[in-house]
Amino acid sequence: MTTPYIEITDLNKKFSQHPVLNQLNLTIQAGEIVAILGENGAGKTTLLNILLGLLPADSGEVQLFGQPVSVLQQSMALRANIGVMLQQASLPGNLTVLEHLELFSCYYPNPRPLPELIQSCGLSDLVQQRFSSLSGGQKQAVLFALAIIGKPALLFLDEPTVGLDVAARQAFWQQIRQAKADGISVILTTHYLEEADQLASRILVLKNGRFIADGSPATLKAFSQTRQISCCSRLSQQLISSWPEVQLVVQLAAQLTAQKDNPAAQHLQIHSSQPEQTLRRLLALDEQLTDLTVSSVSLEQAFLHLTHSKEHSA
Ligand SMILES: Nc1ncnc2c1ncn2[C@@H]1O[C@H](COP(=O)(O)OP(=O)(O)OP(=O)(O)O)[C@@H](O)[C@H]1O
Repeated sequence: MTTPYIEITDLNKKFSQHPVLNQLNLTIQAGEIVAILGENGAGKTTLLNILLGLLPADSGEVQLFGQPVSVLQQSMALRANIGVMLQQASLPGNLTVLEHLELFSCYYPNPRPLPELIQSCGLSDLVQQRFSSLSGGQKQAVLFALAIIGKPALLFLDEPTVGLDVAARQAFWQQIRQAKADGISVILTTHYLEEADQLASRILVLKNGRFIADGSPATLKAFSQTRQISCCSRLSQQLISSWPEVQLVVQLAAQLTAQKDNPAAQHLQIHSSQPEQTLRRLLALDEQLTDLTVSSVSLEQAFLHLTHSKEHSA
């Protein structure tokens, strides 16, 4: 069996008696793209800092590439296997992008050739600019290039696209997809559920110091039993909302949904935890019901269900 890239056993971490990580266990294998989700303060950054040896655990074992983190700290060769992009990376603003790249490439035994890195990270027009003069998105692109300059096997990204606009975020996603295609394993924390959905092969949801969900984006969506039912119906929004299994009813704008042969009908989107029960009620009460579709919820809805369910909030 191959050695896991990351193996965490019974990890605990408290801050001032407040438990942040609680008997946490995790194994990550080569080739995985893992997104760690969790509400603000869930402990995502704390976990990354412990994995990188920047913060001591209170108890438990943390191994990277089969070695304790303490060994990793002392071994330049092992450290070269890891690329990191943290939330608060501060680089000297007076150096140019090229100077930063040249400096970082000296730290690694077998760095990426700079022309190729500059091209693939979209930095060609920026190399002579000082780091301080770059936009937020451009700075992130430079930080990403520095994180992969040493050809790491494992890349840690802590909320890498925070504050980026849609276009910059999508450009960044392309970089991560390329890293994946190059065989790099990636651990990223994010608040953007679409990001996790788009990039990750595996999603972990951290809450109360433990992982409350672990699976592919599709599994996570399915884990939340909720389904979205869309239909055109004469039944009132108020009536449907009163059914116990119904969590949400949204009425789409009337002008978009008006039907010639059924003018009293309105287009509804219903979230139900027991879709079969809701369908039975709808069909029994409205014989003229049309345009019926049932679909999975979005990852965002699944995440909200998980993090707000009573079962996990103890
Ligand atoms: N150095 C520290 N000293 C005291 N408490 C800390 C320290 N670092 C983190 N904490 C606390 O630990 C908890 C987890 O923080 P952490 O930054 O790991 O969460 P997070 O999931 O990364 O949050 P966010 O999504 O907001 O970045 C928070 O309650 C935070 O206040």
